[in-house]
Amino acid sequence: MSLTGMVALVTGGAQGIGRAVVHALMQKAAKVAVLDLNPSCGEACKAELDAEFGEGNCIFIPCDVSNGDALKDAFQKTVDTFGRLDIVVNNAGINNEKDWEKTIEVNLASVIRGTYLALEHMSREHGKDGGIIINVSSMAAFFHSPHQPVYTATKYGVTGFTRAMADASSESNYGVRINVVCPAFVNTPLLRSVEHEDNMGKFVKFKDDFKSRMAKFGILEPSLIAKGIMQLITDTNLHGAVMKITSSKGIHFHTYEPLSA
Ligand SMILES: NC(=O)C1=CN([C@@H]2O[C@H](COP(=O)(O)OP(=O)(O)OC[C@H]3O[C@@H](n4cnc5c(N)ncnc54)[C@H](O)[C@@H]3O)[C@@H](O)[C@H]2O)C=CC1
Ligand SMILES: CCCCCC(=O)/C=C/[C@H]1[C@H](O)CC(=O)[C@@H]1CCCCCCC(=O)O
Repeated sequence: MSLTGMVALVTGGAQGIGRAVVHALMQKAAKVAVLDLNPSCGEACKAELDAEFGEGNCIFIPCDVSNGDALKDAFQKTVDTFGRLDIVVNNAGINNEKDWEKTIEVNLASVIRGTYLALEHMSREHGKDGGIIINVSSMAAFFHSPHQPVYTATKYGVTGFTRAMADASSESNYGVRINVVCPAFVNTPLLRSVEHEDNMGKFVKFKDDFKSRMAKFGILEPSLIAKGIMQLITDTNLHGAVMKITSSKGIHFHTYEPLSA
């Protein structure tokens, strides 16, 4: 499926999983706004994408997603630049148990803010044509560990919020499909943060347990997560889906017990 003429916005798109998603979107001919806190990574990312796909197909917007005004402005700049918005991937995330309030701000509050901003620019309730929102959670929303309690809480929150918003979209006829992806360990700089006391604080003492889980469960490549996210974007049957991506089962979906009568 081509995404020609469609416009995507990816938060945390300058490296890691977000960078892989941006590349996959542009391979399908979408135009992409890359939002990221890291200006050097963002500029380098844009230069590489311009070289591969030609200029005019992506923009880099320096943006701290935890700054509500900055995120709102970045969404507006995307629409002002490309004329529309069709796909939003709320991907930016951190792993900091010392500054746990910041972790909640980036991993959860900013995903909520990004979802609401996406609806302002895509939902039929705002006179728009519809679209797709993908929020990035984690397998930490299914398997907790003593190593990252607040990170775990944020990912449980992202999953629950996304499922609830998918129901709200269906019942309100927003015309927006909303899905969540839950990867296991992925080979990115974020994963390497688990070694550092600056990130983990007093929970760094559990790092050996965490590393044993990484050895046991395996480490995925960002390109596989991008493949899963592209499936959530292009398969119009997927709405309210909870996609899990693990070494043992690859790309698969979580099913929940229905509410008993
Ligand atoms: N790496 C892993 O093992 C897993 C990662 N995830 C999730 O995937 C998402 C992406 O993580 P990775 O690619 O691994 O991390 P990463 O650290 O490699 O990339 C994250 C990107 O987000 C940017 N970013 C961080 N804070 C930001 C902010 N406040 N505003 C704007 N941009 C910001 C960073 O500059 C970076 O470019 C996160 O939500 C993470 O929780 C989920 C499961 C596993
Ligand atoms: C801190 C950087 C990113 C953390 C990546 C992540 O999401 C970790 C999740 C682990 C959680 O903290 C405790 C776990 O055991 C989670 C990994 C679970 C993987 C299960 C795979 C099961 C299978 O392969 O069948």
